[in-house]
Amino acid sequence: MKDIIQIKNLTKDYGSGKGIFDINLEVKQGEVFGFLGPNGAGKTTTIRNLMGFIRPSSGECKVMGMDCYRDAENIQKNLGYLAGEITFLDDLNGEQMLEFIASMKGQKDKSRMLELMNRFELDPKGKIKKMSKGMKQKIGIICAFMDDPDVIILDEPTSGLDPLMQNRFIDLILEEKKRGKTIFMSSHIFEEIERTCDRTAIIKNGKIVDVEDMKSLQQKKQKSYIITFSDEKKAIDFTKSRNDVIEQNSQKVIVAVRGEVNEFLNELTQYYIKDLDVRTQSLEEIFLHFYGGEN
Ligand SMILES: Nc1ncnc2c1ncn2[C@@H]1O[C@H](COP(=O)(O)OP(=O)(O)OP(=O)(O)O)[C@@H](O)[C@H]1O
Repeated sequence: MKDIIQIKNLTKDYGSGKGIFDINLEVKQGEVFGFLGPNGAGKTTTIRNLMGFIRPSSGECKVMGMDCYRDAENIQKNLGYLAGEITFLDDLNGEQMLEFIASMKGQKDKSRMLELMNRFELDPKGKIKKMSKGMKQKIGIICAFMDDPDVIILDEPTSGLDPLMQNRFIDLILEEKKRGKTIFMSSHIFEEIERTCDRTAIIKNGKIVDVEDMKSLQQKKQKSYIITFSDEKKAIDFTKSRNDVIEQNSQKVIVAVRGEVNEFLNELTQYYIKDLDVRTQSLEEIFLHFYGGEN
C-alpha cells in the first residue's frame, strides 16, 4: 500500500522548547492512524502543518504527493478536516453553515450531508451562537465527511459528544475504513483509538515517543486473573507458591500470568475457588506512563 501521508523530519519551533521536533510518520492508504499525547504535546501543531495552515521551520509533509504548505489550497479543498477548535459564523444557523461550507467546496449533491445530519441527530435550525459544544462538534464532523473525501484529518473529533454520539462516530469511522478511506485523528479517548485505529503514534513534548501496531499490541496485552479463595489462609498459601502475584487482599488474589496458562489452571484445581475473573490490560494502562513525568 502506498503512503498517503508522509511526514519527514517535520519541525515547527515556537521557541522555549515549544512546538514539534523532527517528526517522522507515514500513513498508508486505507489506514486509520491514531495520534495520542498529553495536552500541549504537539498534536494540533502537527495537524495544522498537514493542513498547510502553518509553514514548517524545517522538514516537510505531503498528502497524496502534494506538499502540504506549497499546495495548501489543494490540500484544504480535497481533504476532510475537523479542527480542534472550530470557528463558525455565529449568526448563521446550522443549515446555512453547512450550505456555506458545501458551496465553498463546490459540492452539489447534498444527500450525504442529510444522511450525516440524520445519523448524528442534528437539528440544524437554530443559530450557531446558541448551540452547545456538542452540537457544534456534530456540524464540524458533518463538514469533514459530507463531500466523501478520500483522506480525512480530525483533531479530537469526539470532544463534547455524548457517549451515544461517540459510538455513532466510531461506527462512521469503521464504515469509512471499510470503504478504503485514509484517516488521521488525534484524540484523548483511548477507547475510540482502540476500537478504530490500525496504528497509533504517541507524541510527547513535541517528539514521537512510540508508534504501535494495534493488532500486535492486542496480542501483547497482559491478562490478570482475579481469584477469590474460600478463605484468607488459602489465598496466602497460593501467593507464597507463585512469583507472579500482583496483589493479595484477604481472600482475593490478582495474578499476572506470563506465558503458559495451563500450569496456572492446574494449580488452581487444588483449591476451592469461589470466583475467577479475567481482566485484559487496557490501552490506557499501556500508554498512561507516556502522560506523566519526563520521558
Ligand atoms: N502559535 C503558537 N505560538 C507559540 N506557541 C505555540 C503556538 N501554537 C502552539 N504553541 C505551543 O506548542 C505546544 C504544542 O501545542 P499543540 O496545540 O500542538 O498541542 P496539542 O497536543 O494539540 O495539545 P491539546 O491536547 O492540549 O490540544 C504547546 O506548548 C503550545 O503552547
